[in-house]
Amino acid sequence: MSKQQDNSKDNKDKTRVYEYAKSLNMSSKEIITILKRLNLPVNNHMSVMETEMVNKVEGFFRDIKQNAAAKRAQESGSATVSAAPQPQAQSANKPQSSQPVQKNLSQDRQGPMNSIKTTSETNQSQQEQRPAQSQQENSTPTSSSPSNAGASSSSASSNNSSSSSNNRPQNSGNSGNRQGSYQGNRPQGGGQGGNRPQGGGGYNRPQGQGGQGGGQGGSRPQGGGGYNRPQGQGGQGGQGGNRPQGGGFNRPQGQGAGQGGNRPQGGGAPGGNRPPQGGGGPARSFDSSRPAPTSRGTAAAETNRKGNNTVNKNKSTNNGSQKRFDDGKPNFRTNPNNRGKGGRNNRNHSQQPPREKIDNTPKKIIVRGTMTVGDLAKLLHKDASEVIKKLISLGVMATINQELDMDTILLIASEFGVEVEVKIPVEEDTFETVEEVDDEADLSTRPPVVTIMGHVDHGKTTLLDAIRHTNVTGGEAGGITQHIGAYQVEINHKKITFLDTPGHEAFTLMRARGAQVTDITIIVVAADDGVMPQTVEAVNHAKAAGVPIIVAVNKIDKPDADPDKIKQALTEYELVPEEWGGDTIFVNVSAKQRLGLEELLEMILLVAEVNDYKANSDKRARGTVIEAELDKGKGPVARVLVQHGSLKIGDAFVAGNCFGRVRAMVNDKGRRIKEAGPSTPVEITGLTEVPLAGDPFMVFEDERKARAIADRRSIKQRQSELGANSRVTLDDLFKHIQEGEIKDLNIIIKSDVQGSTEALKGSLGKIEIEGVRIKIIHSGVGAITESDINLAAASNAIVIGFNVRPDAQADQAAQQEKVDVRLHRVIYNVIEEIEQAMKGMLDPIFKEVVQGQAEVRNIFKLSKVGAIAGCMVISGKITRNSEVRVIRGGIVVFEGKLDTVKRFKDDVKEVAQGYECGITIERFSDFKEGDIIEAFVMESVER
Ligand SMILES: Nc1nc2c(ncn2[C@@H]2O[C@H](COP(=O)(O)OP(=O)(O)OP(=O)(O)O)[C@@H](O)[C@H]2O)c(=O)[nH]1
Repeated sequence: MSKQQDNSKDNKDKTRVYEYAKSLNMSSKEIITILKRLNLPVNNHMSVMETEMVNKVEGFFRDIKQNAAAKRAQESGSATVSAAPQPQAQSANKPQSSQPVQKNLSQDRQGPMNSIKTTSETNQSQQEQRPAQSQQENSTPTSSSPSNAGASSSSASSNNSSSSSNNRPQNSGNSGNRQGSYQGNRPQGGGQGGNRPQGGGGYNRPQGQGGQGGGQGGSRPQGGGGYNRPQGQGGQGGQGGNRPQGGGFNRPQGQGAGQGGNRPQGGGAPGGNRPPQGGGGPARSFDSSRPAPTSRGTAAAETNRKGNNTVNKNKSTNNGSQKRFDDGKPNFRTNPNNRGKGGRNNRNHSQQPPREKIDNTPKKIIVRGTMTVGDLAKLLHKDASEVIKKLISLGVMATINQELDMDTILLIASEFGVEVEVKIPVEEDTFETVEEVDDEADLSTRPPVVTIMGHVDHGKTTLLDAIRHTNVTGGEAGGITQHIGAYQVEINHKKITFLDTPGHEAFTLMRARGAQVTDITIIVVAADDGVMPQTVEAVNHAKAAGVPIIVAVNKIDKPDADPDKIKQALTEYELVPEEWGGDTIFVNVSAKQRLGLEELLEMILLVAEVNDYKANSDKRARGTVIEAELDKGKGPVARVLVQHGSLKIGDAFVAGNCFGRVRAMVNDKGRRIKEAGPSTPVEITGLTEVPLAGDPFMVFEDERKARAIADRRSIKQRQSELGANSRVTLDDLFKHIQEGEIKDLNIIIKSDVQGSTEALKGSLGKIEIEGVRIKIIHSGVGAITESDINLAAASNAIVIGFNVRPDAQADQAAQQEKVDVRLHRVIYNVIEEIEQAMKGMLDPIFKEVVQGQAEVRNIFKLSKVGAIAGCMVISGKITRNSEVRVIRGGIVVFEGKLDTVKRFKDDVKEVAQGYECGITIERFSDFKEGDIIEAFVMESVER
């Protein structure tokens, strides 16, 4: 092998299918198909293509090119081609004319292909193999002997041939490899191909084609492939193989055509012997046919046309070749033999079947949105021009970069007979924000979800228990109820779902987490107590959530119960009973004595009917976690309220930042269920972690996807926690107003006395700023509580504390939820601050700027003054009007105002770096040597 070849080998050694395909501007699939045809199957586009494989593919292409070239030559009226057949008979003539061509061809091929040596070797091996084969095939010694003789003669003459056939061999070697592999692929063709190769001699004959023929001959060698085929075509292949040798070897002498000519004869002879058996016949006929138009097997038809003497033989050959065709190898790739040999000849005679492209159109494509013509073409494994043509035929003028809408994509795909699966990606990571719109026809009525709220001890829990145990659950009555965060009761064949955690805290906490679970709220007010602060809170929380309210006036069994007083009191909060002209439903109940419960439930159903709560139960489940905990036995457990779709055992889901697969599902009656529809509370196991109450819940295709989404959600949450606060604050209120994000400024007022609250409400109500409105969503007396903060968080409100402060939990919650809490002692200041915030005129923000540092070197204690620190300014400067902090060992031990700065005994305004000075600090005298006194000022920063 030449250096060049080595190099090329190295280079190609690690070529992967896709890279190779790319280098040829072809698809990996096409290359894989070709490799398969060449009996060189690869796994996929990432498979490495060995040099040999590359060579074979290249050979394959080269053959195609040569065929085309031959065809062109023929079309241009090349006399030699048409004359070729005759020459065969007179081998001597042909050689001359054909030789030059052959040389060229061989040279052309030589580079990338195998060397002559290889070819001859292969030939030899072929020969060696063949004899054996032929022996096997030929039952009679006579028949076998000729072939053997042929073989031996070929080997003997191979030297000659190597010189004269050097040309050929090279050619044949190269093309031989290609075709050989080809033939190897095709069972029958293989056999025939094998025959032809011998016809390599024939190659010479056909002039230009001779080269090819040689190539084919070479192919055979590998024709090992061809040999395999023999099984199918047995006789022919074997015989063909034999002949070639004979012929091929003869040829060398005569060269090219001469050889071809000889072969036929030579082949004929042996073949003649063989023929009797038929195998020889065909083989020869090949040879002879070759000579003519070099038609290898396939060329039979041509041969016939040409009217060779060998017609008969040809016929037999034809049979063989015909068979190949019949074998259903319609295109060139399928019939390499044809191509290589007969194919070329055919072309010469314009009989080559038209080249067909491999149809690798996919059966189905997945479309995830609009795409360009080019992208669609790629997806369809088509040229963009084909797609454009289709578009034009549909009346759409498009360019390759033109975006196609979904309808057009579907249309084009159907034109190509390709099925389309549309997969539009949804914002799966933030699935709680995705609103699914269902067809009205898919919706069915679902039970309303009810929350009970009210003041402490007004009977919320007793009422919930009373309802739960009310004999309204039909068959379920008496069943052991489970605490799963919610339960369902049935009245008049209609179900109602009650959330089991009473109180507006839980309600608002859920809301603050973005969960809108409740459809209806019941405000419980004890008839013997009246409207209390938490009653008002509950009302305000329900109103802020925009949820309908039903008032349950409880404890009416008590002697001092005064339901009318309650009604009266609640009118102040815009809850006016129907009988008084309002639209709020009031129901008198006694939770303890279970009075009025049915009426209460009926009223709930009435409100539900008016609001027509519906859901689609026939889709994947979505809902909200109402409670979750780590159970010792079951692991993480979540109580979930299914709000849309149906949750089934085995469903993979995401809950907040957790994921899992529903392992078991239990309903509120403690029964294991397999499916839960809308408004159904269930307890599920199968989670990997414990989610939070209020976390959104949704089912996904598989656990892997659920895990990926849960992971991304937790990353996103961490990032958003680190990121900017999205809650409104007075500092950025104006920005929100300007950006049109805020139209209502929600405010919660807490003050020391009711009078102050009212005064504040009145004053704030008078602020009129264009584009924004003040809305007091809640006000009350007492400390700012966690509940206030939750409400503010859920309603994006600001909390104003007038002469009150937040309690410890509220303080913590405010920091956590980033709720803006403003504490004031003067009403005027509150009004001014709000007004200025709305106008964007709040005082500027201040930022600390360090001026310099001084190190304490000595301490002088004076009875009158206290302590004076003898310092050296080590950086910047110390100015008299700055603020200072004393830092000891990196820890700030004091922060305050600078009192005096002296140089010697004089007060100075400032001392610069490198100078000594005496410093006193207001209300601080505990200096220690080595302390650092840092001077700083607060500078205003523009908002
Ligand atoms: N007489 C009478 N007592 C009632 C009625 N409803 C509740 N109670 C009593 O009122 C007290 C408080 O009832 P709960 O149900 O615990 O009240 P709650 O609103 O859930 O209280 P918290 O959970 O502390 O907010 C209990 O002693 C009940 O027995 C009623 O209809 N009539």
